[in-house]
Amino acid sequence: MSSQTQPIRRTTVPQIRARKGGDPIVSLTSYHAHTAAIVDRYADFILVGDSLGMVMHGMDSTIGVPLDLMIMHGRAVVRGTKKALVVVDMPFGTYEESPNVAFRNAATIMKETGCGAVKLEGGARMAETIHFLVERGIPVMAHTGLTPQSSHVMGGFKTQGRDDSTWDAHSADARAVADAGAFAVVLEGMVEPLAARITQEVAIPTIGIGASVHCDGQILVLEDMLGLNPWTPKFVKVYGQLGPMIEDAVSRYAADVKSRAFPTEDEVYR
Ligand SMILES: Nc1nc(=O)c2c([nH]1)NC[C@@H]1CN(c3ccc(C(=O)N[C@@H](CCC(=O)O)C(=O)O)cc3)CN21
Ligand SMILES: CC(C)C(=O)C(=O)O
Ligand SMILES: [Mg+2]
Repeated sequence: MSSQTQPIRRTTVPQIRARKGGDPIVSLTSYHAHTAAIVDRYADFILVGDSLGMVMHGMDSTIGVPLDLMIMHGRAVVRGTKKALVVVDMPFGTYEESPNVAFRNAATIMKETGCGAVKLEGGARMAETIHFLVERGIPVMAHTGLTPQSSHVMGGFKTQGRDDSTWDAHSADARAVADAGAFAVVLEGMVEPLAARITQEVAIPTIGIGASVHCDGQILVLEDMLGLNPWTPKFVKVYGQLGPMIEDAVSRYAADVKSRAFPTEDEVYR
């Protein structure tokens, strides 16, 4: 036996699935190697979300995010991490058309990033595709409730289930993706009793974002909880104030450059 430390194996898809009803699953998004390395020490899985279009690239929705951008950021996060399962969002337009198209694009994401699973939005309408992918070796995390890629149909980023006549349809969507073989389902932006009902009804872990404490796990967009997003929705708890910290550092640097207080003896080559 070598005395070298064995490489730490990443959290697996079956391990996440087995957490149903157990210890809450911890997750955050990450799009960037250095922040992902920090998140990796605490998260069970890391999502390279298509929210990166809005957070990293200033888009006003996720609809314009191209596949190659997901692949670039997916690679960065896989390189920066060793422990967490890395899940990459399939962007709008790369999976809805048919199971074949979805398989081709999901396989490209997995081959080019080294991620362990993909995530796609939609309930019952995506069940056939989820089954097709899982049978062919691609683990799928589903995403129902507020599905941002459908925001033009929904009329914006609207909290779902305020009208309880919609609950049966939302519940049927979550059950359909679970039955199709998804290993977990993100429940986004829905009223608490609906998230609680779905979590009770489905056999796979529910991962909440704006979906109450009753889910089997939670996810937030990293930059939101770090205080880097000026417009955080109600469901975000801000755990750090990186915006003001960055502003302070940048303003002191600018003042030092102007006053020639930087660089000093310490930063110069002789
Ligand atoms: N930075 C970031 N964080 C996210 O959580 C996130 C993204 N980007 N991009 C993709 C989607 C969009 N998301 C959003 C965006 C806005 C609201 C929002 O403004 N919600 C209203 C509630 C409106 C209602 O109740 O109908 C709020 O006041 O919180 C919610 C989810 C969640 N996702
Ligand atoms: C908000 C999470 C669930 C997501 O899909 C994203 O970050 O794109
Ligand atoms: Mg997303």
